[in-house]
Amino acid sequence: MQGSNVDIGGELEAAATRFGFNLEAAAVDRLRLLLGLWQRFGRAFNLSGATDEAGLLGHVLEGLQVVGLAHKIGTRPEQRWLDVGSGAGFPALVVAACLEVQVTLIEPRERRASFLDMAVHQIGRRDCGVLRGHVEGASWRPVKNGGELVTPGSFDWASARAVFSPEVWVEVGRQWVKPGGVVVAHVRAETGVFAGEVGRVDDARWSIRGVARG
Ligand SMILES: C[S@@+](CC[C@H](N)C(=O)[O-])C[C@H]1O[C@@H](n2cnc3c(N)ncnc32)[C@H](O)[C@@H]1O
Repeated sequence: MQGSNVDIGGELEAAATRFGFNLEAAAVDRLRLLLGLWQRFGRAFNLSGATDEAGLLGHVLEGLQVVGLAHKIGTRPEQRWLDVGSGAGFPALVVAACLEVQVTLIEPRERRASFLDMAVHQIGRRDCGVLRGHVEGASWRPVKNGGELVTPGSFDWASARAVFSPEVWVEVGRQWVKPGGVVVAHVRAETGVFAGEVGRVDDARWSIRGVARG
């Protein structure tokens, strides 16, 4: 980040190690690029409350916790990852920066969706896509009639941070992944185990859970 005294690369690598994986140099470069974009465009695109370095880094570190869970459970490059209500891109852009899975980012708000589209291109992930619309249960409602179709039951992974309550999201997300697919839930560290939980990565405040569709 411009004018930063913080060792961003060191912070990112230390967090990845804490969450059980090694962050590749290319991923560090992409995350640095994204941090610059969030700082530069945060206000103009009405992205999120955090526009300062510490706040943005906190969101990125929570995204790395999600990546840690994906490493723990295991991903393959051809897998498809759905992120609902991506907002500024948490955790979707962090996932796209670190993993080869194909990410579909869903965001109804026009300026946020435009930002996500630009950011996906800037980090060189043209195989990832941004769609404008709402997910309601197992239904997809594009913002404009005739918008692209997204099919329930077709993803390997599904995440949604700060969009639904964790309990609602686990039920909704299960309908969007294939049998054996994983729903990613962000919960407080003290939250009990979900039925079907297949992995977790804990930090002091947040716990990231993977819940499989049976
Ligand atoms: C509180 S923000 C969280 C954004 C991001 N996931 C994060 O953690 O920073 C919620 C976002 O979800 C979007 N959203 C709300 N309801 C939605 C729905 N039913 N389907 C898709 N997106 C939705 C909103 O437009 C908003 O950008």
